[in-house]
Amino acid sequence: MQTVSEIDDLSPGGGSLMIAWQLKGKRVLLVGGGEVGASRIGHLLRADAHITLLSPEKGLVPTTKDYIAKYPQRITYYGRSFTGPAELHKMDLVLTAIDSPAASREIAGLCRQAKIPVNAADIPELCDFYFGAQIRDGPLQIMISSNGNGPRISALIKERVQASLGGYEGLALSKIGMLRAELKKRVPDIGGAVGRKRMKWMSKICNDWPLIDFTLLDDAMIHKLLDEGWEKNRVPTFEEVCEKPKPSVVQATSSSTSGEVSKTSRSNFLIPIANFLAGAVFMAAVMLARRR
Ligand SMILES: C[C@@]1(CC(=O)O)C2=NC(=C\c3[nH]c(c(CCC(=O)O)c3CC(=O)O)Cc3[nH]c(c(CC(=O)O)c3CCC(=O)O)/C=C3\N/C(=C\2)[C@@H](CCC(=O)O)[C@]3(C)CC(=O)O)/[C@H]1CCC(=O)O
Ligand SMILES: NC(=O)c1ccc[n+]([C@@H]2O[C@H](COP(=O)([O-])OP(=O)(O)OC[C@H]3O[C@@H](n4cnc5c(N)ncnc54)[C@H](O)[C@@H]3O)[C@@H](O)[C@H]2O)c1
Repeated sequence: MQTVSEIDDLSPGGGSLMIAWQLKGKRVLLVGGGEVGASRIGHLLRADAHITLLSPEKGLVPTTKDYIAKYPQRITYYGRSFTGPAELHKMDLVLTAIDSPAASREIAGLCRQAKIPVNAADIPELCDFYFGAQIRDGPLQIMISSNGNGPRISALIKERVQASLGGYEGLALSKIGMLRAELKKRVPDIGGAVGRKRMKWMSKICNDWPLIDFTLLDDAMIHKLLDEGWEKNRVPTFEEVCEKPKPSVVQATSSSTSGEVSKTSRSNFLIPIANFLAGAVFMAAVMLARRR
């Protein structure tokens, strides 16, 4: 819960709203199939959107051509330039990725009139929202945004965050999703005392179990966890619900949360230290140079 003084501290604003926009089945108009357009298509396909792409054939990059060929049901392609307001009919979202600021301005202006959210890759002040550097691992989605200040830095910070991950988080999250879905099947109540109890139980198991242990959950273990845990108002240990012994990689990483560091997490752990040391050496060099 936020305190009133924390809320006051946030009042100057200057940020943007960070949300996970659900695009499944929605129609998105993408204008421009060059390098930036191709990257947008990848993002849109991952979000299950239906794409209409407008772009003269001669400017398409190979990745865009591959997407068009591979996903004919998901991408409706017209090999021509944007023609006017009729192109916006029934669109939920519009993205421009073109090398013509005048055309970007025209399209973004029409979108504003039609109240359709728009992103113009070349003109930040016309954007209703920005893209960010993205890490995806199954249901895990991490976005780094500099709010328009330095996109290259966002991409570099993404690499640091990537290096700090273990590679199992996405799988663990999808198993947690299965557990939550099964629990909601047993207790479908929304809100109220039961809803609060369900949230508390889910939070407790997420806090108590090392994240990597969730990767081993299967249907039988999920049912046992709910029978022995939820139904008895407690959180069983991993060993109580799993009859098979833990694979050694999971054992090593699980125990690292209580002090021991595994080989992979040790190398991940060294990256921020190396970055910090490089930063410290750099700052010292800059300060020495400034003194001269
Ligand atoms: C994160 C990423 C996501 C993506 O596009 O998917 C993304 N740009 C990426 C890379 C990148 N873009 C540019 C460079 C060259 C170096 C540099 O300028 O830094 C590099 C570096 C590279 O290619 O490595 C040039 C550039 N970018 C914008 C302009 C227009 C302008 O600023 O005027 C210009 C031309 C500027 C000029 O002409 O000088 C504008 C935007 N770019 C954004 C997102 C939004 C703000 C995000 C944020 O603040 O974090 C925003 C505002 C609008 C938007 O695109 O939604 C992706 C990294 C993906 C990854 O690798 O993970
Ligand atoms: N936001 C970002 O992350 C980012 C990064 C790099 C560059 N940019 C900027 O984004 C723009 C696009 O970059 P790019 O590398 O993809 O360019 P590009 O030249 O590779 O691609 C532009 C595409 O748009 C098409 N096009 C041009 N006018 C059109 C119109 N009126 N209707 C339909 N299609 C049209 C071209 O045929 C081409 O396929 C540039 O202005 C660039 O400076 C943005």
